[in-house]
Amino acid sequence: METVAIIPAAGSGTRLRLETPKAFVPLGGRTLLEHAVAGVLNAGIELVVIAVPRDLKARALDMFRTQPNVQTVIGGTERTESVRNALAAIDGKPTYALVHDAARPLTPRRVFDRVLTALRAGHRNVVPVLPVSDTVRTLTSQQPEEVAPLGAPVERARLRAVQTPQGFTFDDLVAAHDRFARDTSTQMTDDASLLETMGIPSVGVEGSHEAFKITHPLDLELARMLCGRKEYT
Ligand SMILES: Nc1ccn([C@@H]2O[C@H](COP(=O)(O)OP(=O)(O)OP(=O)(O)O)[C@@H](O)[C@H]2O)c(=O)n1
Ligand SMILES: C[C@](O)(CO)[C@H](O)COP(=O)(O)O
Repeated sequence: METVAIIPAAGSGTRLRLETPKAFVPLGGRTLLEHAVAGVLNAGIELVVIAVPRDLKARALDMFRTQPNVQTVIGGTERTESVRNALAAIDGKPTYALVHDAARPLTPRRVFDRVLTALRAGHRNVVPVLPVSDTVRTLTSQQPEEVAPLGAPVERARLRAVQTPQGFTFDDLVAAHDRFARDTSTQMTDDASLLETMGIPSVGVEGSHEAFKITHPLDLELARMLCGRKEYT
């Protein structure tokens, strides 16, 4: 097998403020998770391992019962733990591994293709990125305040927002998660950052605005509007 994809889908979606865990929220007649799985399979990936909340495992198994190339595991309390649980369930040794958020259900195929092309060209830590369109500043205080003092603007031209799918060699991803499991003092919000702690620098390929992460209620509204357009159905 050349490539396995892991879809962490065990988050609760606190910021979305719905009762249903985010990956199981409907979008155009199917769940975010089903969209994400379809996107991965459409990109030609042979095996997908999804990590879901414990109490939704039976639902996920039923959802993908006719698709033997979709495996289900129980996720963890953090995204990194969900990815680690998925990695532990993989038999054999694929060459590459992609990690893709269930929360990015409308990611177009061309983003998967760019990541896979960079991996096949020998890059070991590949990340889809987009330029940032707002001016960006840091807070000078650690405390969230109603009126918050700000530092100088950060040089925007070189900033990039990071998306998924992120691509790695399978062995590097396993090693990075093994290492992280032994040192939980650091907090990492994505897998590319974990590989960097092992001295494997990331490279960026072009992401897509359509690969936006459904995080807040307005993101879901936007996704539902886009889903009604022909190319998303
Ligand atoms: N313990 C966790 C936390 C997150 N995720 C997954 O990681 C992806 C990105 O996380 P995010 O968008 O932050 O989702 P939530 O953690 O569910 O959102 P929130 O932070 O608002 O609760 C999502 O597909 C989410 O399901 C996961 O598998 N396991
Ligand atoms: C992996 C990610 O989507 C890259 O932007 C992001 O870091 C996930 O962060 P979240 O806080 O778990 O949504």
